[in-house]
Amino acid sequence: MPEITQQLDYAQLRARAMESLFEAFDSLCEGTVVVDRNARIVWINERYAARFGVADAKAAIGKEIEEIIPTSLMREVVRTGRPLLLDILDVNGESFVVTRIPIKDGNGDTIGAIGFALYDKLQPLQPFYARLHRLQHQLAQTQQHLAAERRAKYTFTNYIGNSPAATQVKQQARRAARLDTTVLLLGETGTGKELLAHAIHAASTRADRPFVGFNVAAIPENLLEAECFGAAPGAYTGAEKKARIGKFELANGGTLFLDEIGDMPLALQAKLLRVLQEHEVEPLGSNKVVKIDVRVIAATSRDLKADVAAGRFRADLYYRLNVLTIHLPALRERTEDFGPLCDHILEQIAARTRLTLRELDPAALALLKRCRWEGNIRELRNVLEQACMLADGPRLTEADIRGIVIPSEAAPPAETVDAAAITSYDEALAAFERNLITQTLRLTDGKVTEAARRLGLGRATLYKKIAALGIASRD
Ligand SMILES: Nc1ncnc2c1ncn2[C@@H]1O[C@H](COP(=O)(O)OP(=O)(O)OP(=O)(O)O)[C@@H](O)[C@H]1O
Repeated sequence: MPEITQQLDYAQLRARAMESLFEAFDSLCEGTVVVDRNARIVWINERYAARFGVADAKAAIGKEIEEIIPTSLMREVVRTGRPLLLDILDVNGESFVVTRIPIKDGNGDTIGAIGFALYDKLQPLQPFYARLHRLQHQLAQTQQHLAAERRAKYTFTNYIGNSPAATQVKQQARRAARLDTTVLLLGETGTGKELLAHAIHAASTRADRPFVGFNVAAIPENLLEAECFGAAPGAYTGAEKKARIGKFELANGGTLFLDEIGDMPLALQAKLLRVLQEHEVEPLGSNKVVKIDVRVIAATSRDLKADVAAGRFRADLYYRLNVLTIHLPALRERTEDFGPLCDHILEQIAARTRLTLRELDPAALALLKRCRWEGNIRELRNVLEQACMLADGPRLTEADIRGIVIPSEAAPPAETVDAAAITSYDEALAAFERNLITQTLRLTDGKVTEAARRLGLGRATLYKKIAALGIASRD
């Protein structure tokens, strides 16, 4: 009966294969453990038990698996009846590749599970481990970097100025930090709205949660909704395959700083209002609603009231935002702060560039005070930076400052103004601005971003001026 003999041989061979497999794994592996259907240990080898601080493996028998191996997933294998073929188990700082297989009875019911932990020293796995560790390290670094990015960068001590106007701003901002309401910061470009938003967050009860900021004017209109509220995978043309987490969700628990809120399109204003009222967002293209707990600090350099009157900004959103409003004074409204501000900025420049710390001559300071500073403190910083780069001596003189184009000196030299041809102050100002911006754009090869940096203006502000003055630009 050769067929029966063959069947017997095959059955024996299969049984032997199982035993060999088990023996091979057992001898190759750092650990083997067998559990019953209740995830209680039936058997564990001595080496593995020792790894978990159990001197005598027999003492582990009958114990729940997690008592010996706290992060074990054997219970899941017993519960689902499905193997976990490859996994990584971290044991006291070492990583093992582990395999867990269910044990079935003759009816196919799961009656236990067996797990093997491969040697960490297994040579062929070294490249895999090295790669894993490298990726883990990179991930940890990225997470650290992200957490740092989402921390407030400024506190109230960074807001320099003791003039009555500056003191009032700090008082109001401190009150805003204590309350958990929406805050609206109004002020010209470069007056410190973003700085103050950071400081309010840092002094609030949300300080250890994320601070997320973004500039509404800097994001193309078609991407703004996804940027704010998130998007489901493939929710819009050109969308990434992965889901996009919106800024509201990223800021959950913390503060969201919406810069240039006045530039938000009307359709999105309606959605923002709903989010502020209902404390939930619905990512684009998803039917799911996400609960959020975010304090919003909005800012704008526009005249929001005028925008409401002109129908460019929703009145209901304006009232919703206008709960606690802080007006930041322009630099020219607090000339007494010039001295401390210049000292502070010069110290920062010296620290960053490692150039010697410069002082300002009184005449240089007087000249700076006479300027219009439409770009406010940002513009002042740019002028001082350029002066530090170009000047030789330890003190910045009036001539050093004059050596730099001061973009908005209050009284332009008389010979450049053709008074007879000018009909109004506004017209003269527009002519001056057009001339200045055109010249700067010429210097920057038509690049608006670079020109904005040189002039100490926000990019959005410069774009608006370019459009209003009818100047040609490249980007
Ligand atoms: N009171 C201040 N003390 C010290 N530095 C300040 C102060 N206000 C503003 N700055 C500095 O001026 C620069 C511009 O400030 P910030 O970006 O906060 O202005 P902004 O009003 O948000 O401008 P924009 O409207 O263009 O976004 C930053 O470098 C900031 O650190």
